[in-house]
Amino acid sequence: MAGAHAGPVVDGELIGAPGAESGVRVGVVTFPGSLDDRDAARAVRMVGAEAVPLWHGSHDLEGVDAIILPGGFSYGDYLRAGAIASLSPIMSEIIDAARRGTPVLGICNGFQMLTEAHLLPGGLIRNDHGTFICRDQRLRVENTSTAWTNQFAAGAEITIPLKNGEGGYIASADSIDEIEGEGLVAFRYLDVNPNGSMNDIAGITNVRGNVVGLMPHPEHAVEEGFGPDTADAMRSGTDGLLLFASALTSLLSRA
Ligand SMILES: NC(=O)CC[C@H](N)C(=O)O
Repeated sequence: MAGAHAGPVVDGELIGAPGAESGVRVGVVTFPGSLDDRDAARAVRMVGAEAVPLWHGSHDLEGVDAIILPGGFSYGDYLRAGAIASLSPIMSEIIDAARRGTPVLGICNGFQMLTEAHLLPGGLIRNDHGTFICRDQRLRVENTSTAWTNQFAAGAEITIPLKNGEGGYIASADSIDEIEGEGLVAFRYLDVNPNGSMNDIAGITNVRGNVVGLMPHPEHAVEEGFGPDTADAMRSGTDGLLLFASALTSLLSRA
C-alpha cells in the first residue's frame, strides 16, 4: 500500500488520499447482519471520499452524495437474502434517492436488496450447486458508462472475490432480452459460471446507470496482499478500487 497520506496508486496514478479530501460523502448502510460495511467504508476512504455510516432503521440519508448497500447476511437471510432488508425504513429514502439519480451500489447482499426493492430487474436465487461459494472470480466489465464503472477500460478483465449462497441471477425471458438489448449487463463471469446465473450475469445496471448491483466483492480487492491471490501476475489485487473511484469521478464531474 502507498504511504499513509499518499493514497492508493492504480496503474501508476494516484487516485485519491485516505479521508475526505474530495468533499464527496458516500453513505454505507449497516443492517442487522451486515458483514462488509467496514470494508466498503474503507474502500470509500481509500479513493479520497468521506464514508458516512447510515443505519437501516433511520429515514435520514444525512445528505450523502452516493450510497453503498454492503454485503453480509442482513436479517439472517430469512425469507430470501435481501428481502427483509429491502423493507427497512432507510430503503424508502434510498429508493427515492436512486430515482433522483443518486449513485447507489449494491454489493452481494446489497445487490439482492436492490432486486428485492425493484431498483434493478430480476432476482438472485440459491447457487445451482446448492452450496456456499468462496473464490477469486474473473469478470469482464461489460458496461463502462455507469456511475460505478466509468474508470474501467471497455472490456476490462478483472479478478475480485466472490462469496455467497444465493448468487444465481435470474430474470424473465423478456427482462433478459431487455437487459442484453440495452447493454445493462455491467459485469459478466469469465472462465466459469460459479452459480448458474443466466447469461453469466455477475452484475447489472439500471438504464440511467446510477444504480449498479454485483455479486462479487470489489471492497475486498483494494489492497495488495489482502484480496485476490496475486501470485498470478495477471491479477492486480486492487481491481475493486476502480468502482469506488468511478463514483468519485462521476460525482466530481457533475459538481
Ligand atoms: N457475501 C454476501 O453478501 C452474501 C450474501 C448472502 N448472504 C448470500 O449468501 O447469498
